Amino acid sequence: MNPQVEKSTHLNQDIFQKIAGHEQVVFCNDPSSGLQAIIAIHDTTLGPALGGTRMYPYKSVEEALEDVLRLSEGMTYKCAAADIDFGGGKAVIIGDPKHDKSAGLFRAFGQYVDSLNGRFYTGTDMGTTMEDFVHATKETNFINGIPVEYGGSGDSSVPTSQGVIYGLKATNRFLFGDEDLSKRTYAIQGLGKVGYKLANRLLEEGANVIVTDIFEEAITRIKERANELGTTVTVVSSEEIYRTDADIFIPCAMGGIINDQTIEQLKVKAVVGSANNQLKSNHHAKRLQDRGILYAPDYIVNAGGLMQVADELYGPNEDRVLLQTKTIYQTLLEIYEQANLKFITTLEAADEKCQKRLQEQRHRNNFYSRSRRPKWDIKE
Ligand SMILES: NC(=O)C1=CN([C@@H]2O[C@H](COP(=O)(O)OP(=O)(O)OC[C@H]3O[C@@H](n4cnc5c(N)ncnc54)[C@H](O)[C@@H]3O)[C@@H](O)[C@H]2O)C=CC1
Ligand SMILES: O=C(O)CCC(=O)C(=O)O
Repeated sequence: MNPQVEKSTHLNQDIFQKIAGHEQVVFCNDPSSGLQAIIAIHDTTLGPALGGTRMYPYKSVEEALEDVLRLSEGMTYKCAAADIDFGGGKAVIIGDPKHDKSAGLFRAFGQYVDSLNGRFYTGTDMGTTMEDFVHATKETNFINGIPVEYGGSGDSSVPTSQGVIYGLKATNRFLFGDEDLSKRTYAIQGLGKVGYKLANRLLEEGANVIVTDIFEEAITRIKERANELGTTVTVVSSEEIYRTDADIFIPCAMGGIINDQTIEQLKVKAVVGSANNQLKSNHHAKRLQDRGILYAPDYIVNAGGLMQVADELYGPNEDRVLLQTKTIYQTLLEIYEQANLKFITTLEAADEKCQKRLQEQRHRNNFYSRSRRPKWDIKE
């Protein structure tokens, strides 16, 4: 028997089963900077992959792989729903963002991104900042969401939080008949780049705001802001946030927080937040619906950052991005209405919209693609 064939039949296929559905997964290992990262490219039907890079102290490589696979798949849907010509990708760096960052680590990461030659564009996500990516831009052009003074469009959490505000207004209209932000109580999990901006805006509007964060500095910052505004903010523990008497729960930290345990505790009427992959599993959308809790699909509501970083490649333009983030209001209302009409979950309604766009584009790619011109078209 051909030794090569024999070897392949004994190969452990688990990893390929795990990444089935993904086009490419790249493991990046640079001992000199300590970089250990995974880049996942899910689907490039709509264009090159695009998605932020998360830095998190994952307990295992399996956990990091799991996260990046789900996150990159989510980006395919996010691009499709927002009518953006990019595909789904994402990266994770294994490490503690408070202690393990260095210029060298982000430069090494930039080199890996560059090696993909435009198949993957990236920028910030949870645990990373625009400043981190300034280092990466010294090694590659495929970075977006960089500071304005470096020619970028700036902090993408600004349009992300703006998009969530449109999502909250649409949800208020659907549930309560008016979009007024000030009349309700909101429970925010995570006061980082997006969560802080939301808490600040809701406090400015005069709403009741309940918050939690695992970092004391984040709590101190929002308390000080509430003081400045002459109002108060209620602080609860990480566990209590699920049990508050709020109208809307706003997850702005890790994914998987809507699960068997937390759904039973929720007293809110809706879940509308920025966190990626809020549902532990897709069936939790049905569980929320059964409990009478309206779920705003995360990849619809949190697309503001994507809209900005995708737009940045045409030259930064704040007004254009703002116009795009406004579409989140209408898109979300349509999804709520479709779900009601068809007796399906809001997640199913959102997924249907994405599948339709992906199908159309797949057909267009087969029907006409410049990259598939016949060879005899080339002049010698
Ligand atoms: N930054 C952006 O523009 C976008 C962010 N997202 C998603 O939104 C979420 C938040 O992103 P960022 O604000 O950029 O991240 P960030 O890293 O700036 O903030 C996350 C905050 O959550 C806190 N946190 C972590 N675990 C927690 C827990 N168990 N309970 C309470 N707080 C906890 C952290 O201490 C931190 O303050 C992430 O899921 C991210 O993927 C999605 C789209 C765009
Ligand atoms: O928000 C960004 O900076 C890029 C898009 C992204 O990674 C996301 O929407 O999760």
